[in-house]
Amino acid sequence: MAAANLGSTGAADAPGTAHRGRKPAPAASAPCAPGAVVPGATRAAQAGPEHVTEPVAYDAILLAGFGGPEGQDDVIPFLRNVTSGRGIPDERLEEVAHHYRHFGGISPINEQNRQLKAGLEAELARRGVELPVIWGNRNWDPYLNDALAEAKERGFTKLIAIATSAYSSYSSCRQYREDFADALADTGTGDEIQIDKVRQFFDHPGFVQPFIEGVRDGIGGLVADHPGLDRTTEVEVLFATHSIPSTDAAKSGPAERGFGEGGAYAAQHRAVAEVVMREAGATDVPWQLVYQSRSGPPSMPWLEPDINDAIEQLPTAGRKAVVIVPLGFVSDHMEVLWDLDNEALETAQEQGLAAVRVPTPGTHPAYVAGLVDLVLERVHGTPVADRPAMTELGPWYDVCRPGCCENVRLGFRPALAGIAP
Ligand SMILES: CC1=C(CCC(=O)O)c2cc3nc(cc4[nH]c(cc5[nH]c(cc1n2)c(C)c5CCC(=O)O)c(CCC(=O)O)c4C)C(CCC(=O)O)=C3C
Ligand SMILES: [Fe+2]
Repeated sequence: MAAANLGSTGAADAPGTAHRGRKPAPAASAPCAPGAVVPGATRAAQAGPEHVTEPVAYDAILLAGFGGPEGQDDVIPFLRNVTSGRGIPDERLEEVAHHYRHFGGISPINEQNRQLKAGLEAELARRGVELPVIWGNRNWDPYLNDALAEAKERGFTKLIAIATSAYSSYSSCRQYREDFADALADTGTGDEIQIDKVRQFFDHPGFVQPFIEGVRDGIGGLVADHPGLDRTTEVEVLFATHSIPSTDAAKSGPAERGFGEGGAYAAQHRAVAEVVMREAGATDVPWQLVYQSRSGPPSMPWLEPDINDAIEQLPTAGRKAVVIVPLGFVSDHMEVLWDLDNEALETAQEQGLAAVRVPTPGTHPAYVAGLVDLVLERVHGTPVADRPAMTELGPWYDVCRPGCCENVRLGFRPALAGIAP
């Protein structure tokens, strides 16, 4: 039995069951984040028992990706999958298709996830954890339905999902949870298979560490290459994330926690950016949070400023160099290759700015180890006080709170791993 060596005793929970107010994990379940709390880590003031679930003897990890096309013929069917019922204008779809076509119709995302899967398997083996990894995507082959068919065939009934998305919002959290519910229904496995999901990991040290290194190296490299460049007045760090509709942003966190403008989504990014600047030893360097890859009709408000507009303002502020940090992305997606490496770097060049784009976590050892830690904290039912979190906002919830990550545009669809509103 796969997880027998993990010493878990927790009873299975029915999918969608609320885990509210459970007693803390038994003392036998050792904290499982060896050295994971890096200097500067903070403990959430608000974290309480509702954040954590009881231990569960999972028998496999479900790596849940976005999915992407892997050839020219895949591009349009993929875009139809992504946008069904979304009201994305045709011109926008053609524009996005062109980004994929430019790269032979191939998104880097599936290869990234194959490598992440291999990295997870190696890290699990290294730690002696016998948990197989199955992989399924929301929007392309292999689909979540395929992964569940595989789970059924291999006799797995308790899955812990890792969605390749770090922050809270409809697109980055609830949409995965809805698609899990759909996939269980589609494959008729809802009665036998339970899917839980690891917490949003925006402030987990494994996710943050690669950005800390990237910002330190990015600023250091620019200063080394441009003698006389004043890092406190002439360099600016732009933390870039996916724009989302303002209505989604407002609903991105639990209803009972007020997060102000941009909701939990923007607050999480701002908090992580602050930690990255501090840990990179760069509190003297100016920075701001910017957005990219907007879609939807122009009449609909999305989070701003757009990264290109922000870059155009930099020379007026006396900047000569820019460090672009893809803070919202776990790996080199098309948004990174096109919207940052192509468009944003070109905008910087037009403005006469020196520019670097720092790496995404990808398969950075700290990130891979961090994802394994996130799984093991669920296997062990690690108490909230022992869960690493680098901002005051986390550690985030094992089970999404009522009203979290709603989508007011698309209406209600059932979702797993959350407490129904
Ligand atoms: C927050 C967020 C993430 C980060 C969380 C995460 O990583 O999951 C993300 C990831 C991704 N988004 C991706 C691709 C697309 N997203 C689209 C559309 C949209 N994304 C949105 C938000 C997000 N998206 C939103 C609010 C829309 C409008 C539709 C709606 O209202 O819900 C469209 C349609 C065309 C367009 O509108 O651009 C495409 C093709 C890919 C694959 C890239 C590759 O192939 O490498 C990835 C990883
Ligand atoms: Fe997207």
